[in-house]
Amino acid sequence: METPLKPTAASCPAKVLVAGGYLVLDRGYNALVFSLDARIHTVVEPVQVKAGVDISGIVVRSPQFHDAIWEYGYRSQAEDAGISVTQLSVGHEQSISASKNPFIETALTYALTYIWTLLPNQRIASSSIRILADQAYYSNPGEPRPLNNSTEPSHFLDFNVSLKDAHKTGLGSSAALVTSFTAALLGFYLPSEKWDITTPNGLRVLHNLAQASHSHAQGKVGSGFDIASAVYGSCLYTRFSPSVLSALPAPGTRSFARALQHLVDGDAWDTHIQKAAVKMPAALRLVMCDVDCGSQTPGMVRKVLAWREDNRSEADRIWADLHAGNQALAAELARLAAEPACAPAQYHVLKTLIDENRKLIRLMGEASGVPIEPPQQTKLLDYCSTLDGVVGGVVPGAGGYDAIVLLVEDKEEVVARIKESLKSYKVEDEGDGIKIGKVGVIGIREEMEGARIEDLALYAGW
Ligand SMILES: Nc1ncnc2c1ncn2[C@@H]1O[C@H](COP(=O)(O)OP(=O)(O)O)[C@@H](O)[C@H]1O
Ligand SMILES: C[C@@](O)(CCOP(=O)(O)OP(=O)(O)O)CC(=O)O
Repeated sequence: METPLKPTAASCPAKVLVAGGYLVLDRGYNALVFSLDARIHTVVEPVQVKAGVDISGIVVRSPQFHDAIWEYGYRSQAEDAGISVTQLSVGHEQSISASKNPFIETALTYALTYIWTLLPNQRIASSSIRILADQAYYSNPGEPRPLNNSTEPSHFLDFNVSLKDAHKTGLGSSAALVTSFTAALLGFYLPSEKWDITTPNGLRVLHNLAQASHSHAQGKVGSGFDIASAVYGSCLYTRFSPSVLSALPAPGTRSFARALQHLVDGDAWDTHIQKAAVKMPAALRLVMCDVDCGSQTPGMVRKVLAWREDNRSEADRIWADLHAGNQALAAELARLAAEPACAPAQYHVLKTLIDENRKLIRLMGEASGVPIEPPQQTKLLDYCSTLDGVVGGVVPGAGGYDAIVLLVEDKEEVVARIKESLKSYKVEDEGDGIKIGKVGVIGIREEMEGARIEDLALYAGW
């Protein structure tokens, strides 16, 4: 007799790309990525079925948001095409098309197909799935939900809006979602001899499967640094060759299942994760500031890559200098982390490296016509860098108008000073028609750990 499936939960961290934006899209370069201590959790549980009733479906809920419920039917397809997943009507007002969640649907299709290839003669049991996210991913203020029979409110908050009305802070919600969702499904359906998150091979399988499904749902843009940090935590990340994924047949087409299993278990991946190369000195921390004004990463990426294509020698020169600066920054952080104690006088190398890198980023922005560190952000970063306890800061990831990340002394009074100073920070119009809005500090800091299994008690009340 099959052993009953046990409820399983997994979580993955948010990300910030501190150095190596754009360069990391090319395997010749890498990125310094820090994970952040805000997580997205997924809980998978068996469905209680009454004797004699045989339903087969998976219900996914994101209970912190209004109407965030997706119900799926699934079946195996002929010609080794894998498990196909169909969204069912959930019997309430919203239409299916309005409620589609491509990240969930794709992660489910890929994970169930992979699981089915490892357990070919077993029926995939119905399950019920909950997704819970930490506050920092959204700027909508969440409200505590009191626990039944207890005075302790849950750690997770009620956002009181629909997902489409939620304001993302840009911390990589879809990557943390897809990775924790995939990890929880693998942990729920597979016995530990087939998949174990605590082993290097378990992490490798999770990484490969989550990269494949996230890339498919996202339309194959992006270097995959966000999935790598969701799995491995803070690291120096070198991407996989795009050709690794391009040979995979589409889900539901002939041989998708075998091709996916070979891809996930095989050694085609040339991703390079260096965890030991990334450290945060004990006396320092990251602070993320949300700028109330958005930027569109895909458009910026297209323009920078087109500039590089058309101006190869200029671009190669800037990228070589920036790459050297990025490696030096990671090395200096690691060097300081190994010192028994650090004093502010020791941060002058870090300050210089940050300043030099910012100059090169502005040069790349001017040459490509992309506002990577636009004047509004230059002023904001320069202002923050004058505050006591701030070593320096950069525009993370693709840059633009939506966030900055600061490297600061890890003292409460330093963070309090940044918050206070930013309250009265005056934003001037730079004449480009874009005025950045309020700048707020996000309650978040770096963390080293990636995906992990969680205790179910965390989700009481949800
Ligand atoms: N808590 C959640 N529950 C379900 N889906 C979510 C949740 N948070 C994010 N998502 C999914 O991820 C998408 C946002 O992904 P993306 O645009 O990549 O944002 P980010 O910049 O945070 O990664 C949403 O449209 C939704 O499909
Ligand atoms: C340009 C990039 O190298 C970095 C983008 O980093 P962001 O953190 O800005 O990304 P999004 O969360 O997708 O908006 C593109 C990439 O590597 O995927």
